[in-house]
Amino acid sequence: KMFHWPNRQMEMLDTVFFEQTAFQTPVSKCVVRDNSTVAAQWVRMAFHDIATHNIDDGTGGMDSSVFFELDRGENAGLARAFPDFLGFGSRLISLADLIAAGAIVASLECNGPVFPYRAGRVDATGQGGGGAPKPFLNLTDLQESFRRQGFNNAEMIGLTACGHAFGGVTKKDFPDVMQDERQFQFFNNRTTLFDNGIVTQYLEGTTFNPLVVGVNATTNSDIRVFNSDQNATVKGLADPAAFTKTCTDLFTRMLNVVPAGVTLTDVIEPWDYKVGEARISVANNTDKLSMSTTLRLLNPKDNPRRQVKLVWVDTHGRCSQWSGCSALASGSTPITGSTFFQKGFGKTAIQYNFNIKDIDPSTSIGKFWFEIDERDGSRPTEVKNDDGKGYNIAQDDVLFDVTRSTLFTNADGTNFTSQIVIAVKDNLAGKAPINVETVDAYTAPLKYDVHEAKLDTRFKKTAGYTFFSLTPPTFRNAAFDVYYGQVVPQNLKVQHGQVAEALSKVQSLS
Ligand code: HEM
Repeated sequence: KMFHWPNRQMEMLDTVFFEQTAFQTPVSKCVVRDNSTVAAQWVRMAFHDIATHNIDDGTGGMDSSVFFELDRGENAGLARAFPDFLGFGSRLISLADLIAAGAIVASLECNGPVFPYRAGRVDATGQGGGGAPKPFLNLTDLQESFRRQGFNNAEMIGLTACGHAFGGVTKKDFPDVMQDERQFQFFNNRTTLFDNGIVTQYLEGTTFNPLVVGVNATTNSDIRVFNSDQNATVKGLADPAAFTKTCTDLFTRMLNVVPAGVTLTDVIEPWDYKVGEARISVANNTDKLSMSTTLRLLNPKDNPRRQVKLVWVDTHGRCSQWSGCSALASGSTPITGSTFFQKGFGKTAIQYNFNIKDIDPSTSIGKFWFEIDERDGSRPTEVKNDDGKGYNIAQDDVLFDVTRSTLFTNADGTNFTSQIVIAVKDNLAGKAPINVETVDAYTAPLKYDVHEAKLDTRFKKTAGYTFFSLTPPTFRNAAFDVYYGQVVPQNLKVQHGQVAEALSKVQSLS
């Protein structure tokens, strides 16, 4: 599987999903929280977000509007999981994409199936209509609620059984449902891990599900749902394989219910070769450029003899460097971050790091590719873009200067302030403003701000570049976009940056 490089969105989604652990940590190992599991809270969050969908007019769906609807009765308790989704969003990954990703990792961490993941959901800026069904609804109203969301009667049964494979009922949230001493009751009384106990215990008559055997029959919605076709559908789900398949199909559909007009990306799966951002920087003391990038190999054989080489040519398609135009990887790191590689896909990965130095700025770098030599007698493999050509450097006019940028951690060690430095070719410097769009990802909707980077003469002109810098005032997140001139989101941006890239130079603000 290849992708067309560069594609910052796909690259970022892959990173969050497969390489990082930060977003996935709270749900790890199906951990218990607030009596229930984090996984259950995340799965319910996803359902309650899509439940605003109206198939008749195409409005609502997975759009993170649930974050504006936390005060609604049917959403009681969901506020506890809201903070889990803060701090990760950007132009590349919406809050709604995170809610969908959350449901998938939740299932995986509870030993459930992996649902295919597409991204591209667009965040709402306010409440949606409709909403998740309430437990006191009669059967006709429950059916109408699911019809409006795009699901027929059998799908209503399947989706409810699959959803209620996770978690349970909290008295504090639904006192009408829990009219006894218990503060909390799991739907499945044998395991918090994913299985079809919700169905088999119901059929055997051993269930404690408060929506089946609650003393208040009015709120026993699960029994109304399960019994709506005389248990025909749930009997089919008593077979574990059928249950898993139904849950996979219905959750996949559910997560992809989006408002009309929203287009989702391809399914995100680990790429055979993942090429990172090619970061060109201006050297500190010489009139030269350097370039760093990475190559990730999927399922590599364990071979300590393997050599991975980056080969490049200048903007004229030649090698004018006396020392040659190739370099071996400066090091490699196994990717062990998320459970997706190993548990979800049964794969492993290694990332090779490259750092090319002493590039002449007048001819710069035009494109590059890789050669993998296992040194076992087989021919080296050439890794090029999906079109069989090299990886083209789009521009070197405006660069996020990783070398000169700095991240300062505050004395308490929590917040940070960053100084973002932008290198601009001398002939372009001062002709148009250098604008940097930052995101505050700790709020819904995500809040974007534009700041102009100002000429910074503390950095002396080098290699034909002039330096601009800014320290965003309320900058709590890691992602930003650099524009030469006017800011047109998703459009004319020149560079996408991550403050984390400057992390190696953390300094303390005492
Ligand atoms: C017939 C429609 C449904 C009704 C009336 C209903 C109602 C409820 C109620 C009252 C709770 C207890 C929440 C709390 O105490 O905080 C609950 C929990 C839950 N529901 Fe549903 N639900 C329905 C369908 C679904 C569906 C389709 C899904 C997902 C696909 C789902 C996922 C969940 C999950 C995961 C929990 C556990 C939350 C936790 O433990 O924190 N529900 N549901």
